[in-house]
Amino acid sequence: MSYKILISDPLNDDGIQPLLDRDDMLIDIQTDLTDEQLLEIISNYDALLVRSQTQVTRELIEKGVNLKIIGRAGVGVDNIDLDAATENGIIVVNAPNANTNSAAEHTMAMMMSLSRKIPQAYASLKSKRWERGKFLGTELKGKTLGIVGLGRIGAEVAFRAKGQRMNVIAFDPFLTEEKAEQMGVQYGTFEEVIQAGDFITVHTPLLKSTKHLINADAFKQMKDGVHILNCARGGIIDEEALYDAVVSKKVAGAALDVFEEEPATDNPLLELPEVIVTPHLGASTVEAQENVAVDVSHDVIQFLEEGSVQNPVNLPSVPKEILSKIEPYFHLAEKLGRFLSYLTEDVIRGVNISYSGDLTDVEVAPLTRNAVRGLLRRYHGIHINDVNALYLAERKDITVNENKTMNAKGFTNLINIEVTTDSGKHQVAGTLLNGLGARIVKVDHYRVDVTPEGHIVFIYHNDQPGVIGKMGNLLGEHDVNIATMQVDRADVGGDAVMLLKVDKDMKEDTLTVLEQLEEIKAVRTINL
Ligand SMILES: NC(=O)C1=CN([C@@H]2O[C@H](COP(=O)(O)OP(=O)(O)OC[C@H]3O[C@@H](n4cnc5c(N)ncnc54)[C@H](O)[C@@H]3O)[C@@H](O)[C@H]2O)C=CC1
Ligand SMILES: O=C(O)C(=O)COP(=O)(O)O
Repeated sequence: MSYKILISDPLNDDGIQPLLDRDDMLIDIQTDLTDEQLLEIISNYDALLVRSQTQVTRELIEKGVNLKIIGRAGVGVDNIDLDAATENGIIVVNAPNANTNSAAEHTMAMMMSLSRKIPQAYASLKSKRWERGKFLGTELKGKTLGIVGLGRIGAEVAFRAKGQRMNVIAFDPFLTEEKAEQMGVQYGTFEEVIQAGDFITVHTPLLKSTKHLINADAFKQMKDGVHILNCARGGIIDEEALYDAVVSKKVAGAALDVFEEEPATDNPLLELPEVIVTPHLGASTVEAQENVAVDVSHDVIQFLEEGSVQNPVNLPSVPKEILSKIEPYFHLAEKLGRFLSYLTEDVIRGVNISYSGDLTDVEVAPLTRNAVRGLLRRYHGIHINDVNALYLAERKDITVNENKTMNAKGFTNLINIEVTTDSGKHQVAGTLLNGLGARIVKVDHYRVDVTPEGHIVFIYHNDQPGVIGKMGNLLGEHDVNIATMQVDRADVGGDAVMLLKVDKDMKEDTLTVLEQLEEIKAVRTINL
């Protein structure tokens, strides 16, 4: 099996070496494509690797019918339509830790350039003017830096700013007073931070909730002569409001690495001498570029080979040590869901998955996704996967619940999946037997013991003499070889089930003949 990978933004050559080294990965580097050209060729690729330039729109994702993974060689994923990727079962990965230092260092470089007007002085002297009186700066020492967004980069900026003897006050919805104290920063609300800062820097992602977070109202609350920095994402600061605040001298200076529209060569802010700018260079260092490319390359390889990744964006990330505990159950959960999908002929309304025994103290969300994937796979084929399973369930108005119980009914671990349909409930339970692998141990209320694989015929019938022989004869006549057979019943002479493992899928006409037998209530042919 070989994969085609398109790299549509410039990535570091050394960083993508792990991909280039692979004989089974065909790497196509095309960094000058127009949007139309990209739309035309995207269906040829299994993976797409981008930085911030390529706009990975819904249209592009929907045209990428073979896409399995999108790798963002950097942090911000606001150029990728994550909902569209999730709905189409495409995993998105990024490189969250790879450019933190570079972005933090760039922020510090911008802050020092801003405070000492270095870009303006540079431009003046380069044009052969010696204007010492024009560029009076301000010290950072003793000033207050207000940080909005104290994540990876924000925290590194805080650490460096303290090195400049600045007072740091920060707001982040996840920041507690205790955590702030540990980090040696003052904890503040958003308002407190913007009101206290002599310098204010934003380090949030661009989200609906952070769009124009720094707007005209926020500028009004700031100190007169405040300095503003944005090395995070264009759009967090309302550029029109910033323009007005600079012109009115409310803002003494601003340093911008990012813009609402990039490339930003026509941006009115470029006209203002108080505004210093760089063309989105926060991550543009040798080290960061190598690191981001290495990280996404590894995730693309690992995903295409094993189906797992280190840095998922549209799937919760599961720590390695937890993953190694639950991975053996992935297959079981998926097969149980799949088995159940053959028992239910009505519209599924709800799924209840219970985990017991050893599974009570592990993270089970990935197992739930696998179970739902198995359950819905008959309807969505290969287009359902871990990424979109829960989304597709939600779209079908299926409520998915998971719970944990201590009672594993004598097994060391047990997964029980119950589905509710308009006509009633069905359930199936399975376990991993030490050294023996996966087993289905219960179907509805009947006990069984069968490996969850191959062709299974599951028959609901009446418990009466002769049924088993009759069935055996009939299947023999239709050339169906029975590998194993199990029976269980509710009461003597009452409802009963028969579970047959057969060598191949049963033909439609055999099924029809079986269904016509008067002792038989229903037959399900199951292919796992
Ligand atoms: N200029 C450049 O080249 C680069 C820019 N970036 C940008 O920096 C952003 C931040 O990167 P990281 O620190 O690695 O991400 P992160 O996820 O570690 O930190 C973001 C923080 O923002 C906080 N946050 C979210 N909404 C908020 C709000 N309304 N108010 C205050 N805080 C809020 C989050 O709780 C989180 O702690 C990225 O999303 C990216 O857009 C990242 C790297 C390079
Ligand atoms: O990592 C990020 O979020 C960045 O903004 C860096 O963008 P780039 O990869 O340099 O286009």
